Amino acid sequence: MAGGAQVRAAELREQLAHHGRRYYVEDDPEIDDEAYDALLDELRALEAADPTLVTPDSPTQRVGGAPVSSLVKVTHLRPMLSLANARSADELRAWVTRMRSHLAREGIEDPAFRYVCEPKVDGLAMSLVYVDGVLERGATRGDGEVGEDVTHNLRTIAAIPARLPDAADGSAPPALVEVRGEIFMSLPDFAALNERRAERGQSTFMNPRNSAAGTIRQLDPRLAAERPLSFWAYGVGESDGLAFTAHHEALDWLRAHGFPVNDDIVVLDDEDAVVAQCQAWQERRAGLDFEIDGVVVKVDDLELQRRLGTVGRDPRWAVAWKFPPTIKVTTLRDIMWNVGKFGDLHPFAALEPVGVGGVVVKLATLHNEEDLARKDIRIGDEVLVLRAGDVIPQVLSPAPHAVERPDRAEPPVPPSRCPSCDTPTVKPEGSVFTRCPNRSCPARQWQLLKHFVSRGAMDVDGLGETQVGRLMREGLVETAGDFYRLTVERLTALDGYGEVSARRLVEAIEASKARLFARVLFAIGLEEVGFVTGRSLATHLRTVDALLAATPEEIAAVPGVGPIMAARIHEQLQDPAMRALIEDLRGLGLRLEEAGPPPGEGRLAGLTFVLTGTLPTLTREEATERLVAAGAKVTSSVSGRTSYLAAGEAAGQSKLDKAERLGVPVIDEAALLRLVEEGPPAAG
Ligand SMILES: NC(=O)c1ccc[n+]([C@@H]2O[C@H](COP(=O)([O-])OP(=O)(O)OC[C@H]3O[C@@H](n4cnc5c(N)ncnc54)[C@H](O)[C@@H]3O)[C@@H](O)[C@H]2O)c1
Ligand SMILES: [Zn+2]
Repeated sequence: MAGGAQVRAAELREQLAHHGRRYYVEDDPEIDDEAYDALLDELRALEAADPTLVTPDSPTQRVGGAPVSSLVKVTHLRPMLSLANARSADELRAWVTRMRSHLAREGIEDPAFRYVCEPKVDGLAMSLVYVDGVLERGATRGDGEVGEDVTHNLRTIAAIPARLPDAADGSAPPALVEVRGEIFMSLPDFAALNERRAERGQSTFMNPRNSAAGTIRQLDPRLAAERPLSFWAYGVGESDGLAFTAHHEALDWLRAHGFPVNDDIVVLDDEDAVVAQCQAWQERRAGLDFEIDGVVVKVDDLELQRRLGTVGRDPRWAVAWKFPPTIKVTTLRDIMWNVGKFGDLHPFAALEPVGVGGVVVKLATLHNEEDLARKDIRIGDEVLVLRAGDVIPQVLSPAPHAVERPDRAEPPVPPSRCPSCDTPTVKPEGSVFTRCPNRSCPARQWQLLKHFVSRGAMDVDGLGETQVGRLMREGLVETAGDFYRLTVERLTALDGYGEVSARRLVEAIEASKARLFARVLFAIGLEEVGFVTGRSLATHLRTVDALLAATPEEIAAVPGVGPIMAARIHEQLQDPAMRALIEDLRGLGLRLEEAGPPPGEGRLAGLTFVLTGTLPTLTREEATERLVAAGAKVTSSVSGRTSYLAAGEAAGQSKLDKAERLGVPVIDEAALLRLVEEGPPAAG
């Protein structure tokens, strides 16, 4: 029996050594982290059951891998460790219990823990040694004892000070200080880098961590300089002349000396608050432009840290609360094509089902055919799938080894016939999309109609894509005007509509007649006319008749509309079907004239607003419409030109911070409505 465990343990050590080398040394893993962690957990369990199985070189006892590159090796001033994991509130509490019993054995009863919660940025750990305030050397973690000198590359990173400033009190920097933190690559930079690599036929990186690691360990600093890396500081290691009593003091010192320290790091008093904080970070994760794979929870008191010490490769005084991964590897089974509002064909991926970020993903977007070609994604490839928050899952790129496979399929080509109506497709010059040219293509019609009633457009409650499809199939709706000709009698003749639901729908459609002109312009489905352009056309041209009579030059004079856009808009407005649709909607009583004041007039003329969070009664579109109707401008980011930031529930912290810094007044919905009604308070 013990023999079996021994064989299995040896097997696991060998596999883990192989994958550890691919991950830590070659920056090119073959399996994802979950698979690796499963092997490691299995080995841990075997070793726990029979401690004689533990070998000194077991991956449960050591971090990373011994460096083998031609970079100069450096011995760390003190070891760089790993972190134990917690995957639930129970595991976090178990960690606290372990600390308490360890300290009890040391004679410390009932210690009062305070915890520092820090985002666990998914990059790689760095040790920066400053001598007399000058960056002398930066090194990777390596095997924890010996790392690699990457100073030449660190000098290309703007976030890392080359020289420490004197402190505010004028005192000189310490003779020696070792700063620890994480080098990382932002998600947009990671996606762009993988794209470029796939385009050149090079293997791609599995995740932002690997791409940061692969970049920082280059010999040639020009390569690192080309790939934007960033840095968060999260601790002070060895030092000569600094005496902190708590970890948060070290963070304050780092901030005061020009190091980027995450602003959302907090100190908390009890475990419940820590759990809540970890969950809050998990919610926030999708909105960040860098990848975090968890939250690091550290005991704040440095004396307690010292007493707690380390076990194996992990400090006892810290734990990593791990999130489910957002990037996974799976096989691309097939590429299929959707028809868009304008006949544009959009590729999407049929995947071998894979769990990503807590849900099973089978379909993912592939954006457009240029993207597909640039990333060189092919059917049968292993691909990286990203699912972050509520965003539609997307295929990022082929997995690291996919592009090297000799038996890869040919690059995919867009279909020669429309998948919906079988019309031969065309690829207009200069367009990224192959198109179905058939104007009455049912798929295209469906997209246009569901866009018409969608939230940002006419916003009809109770009309989703399924209902729109149904109404089309039943022959009740062919053009947008047909929605307004639906009656309770016609609807109740269909299965599934009772008297009440039919009446509610007819009323919701009727209510949409109140939407402003700008919305109608957006809803009718003109290429190049999004929500913002619709707004701009309405404000400046005022009526649909003026728009229909405008020359391309006149349209191009509208702010935000370029000459090429203007020509496209003009051309579509000459189309008899579009003219017929507009006349139909006019006859039905939709608003085709601007209600707000001309530009530069109105109570709030000259004022610029930014909205953030959820207001108690108004939707964002409604609030925008009220403001614009009073002559104000609404923009999306806070700047020196912002007059007011209107904030509701769950307002964006960075917007609030920026407003505070710039002295922009923050108002609530009531104050916003008062401004709309009464105008700004008289000056002086
Ligand atoms: N896919 C594979 O083949 C493979 C192979 C080996 C390891 N791995 C993965 O690597 C991970 C284990 O690696 P590890 O030993 O680096 O441990 P870890 O990533 O779980 O935790 C330690 C690291 O966290 C980082 N960190 C980020 N923010 C921090 C903060 N605020 N304070 C302190 N540290 C912070 C540091 O880089 C530190 O070295 C696991 O997720 C494992 O799945 C995967
Ligand atoms: Zn078609």
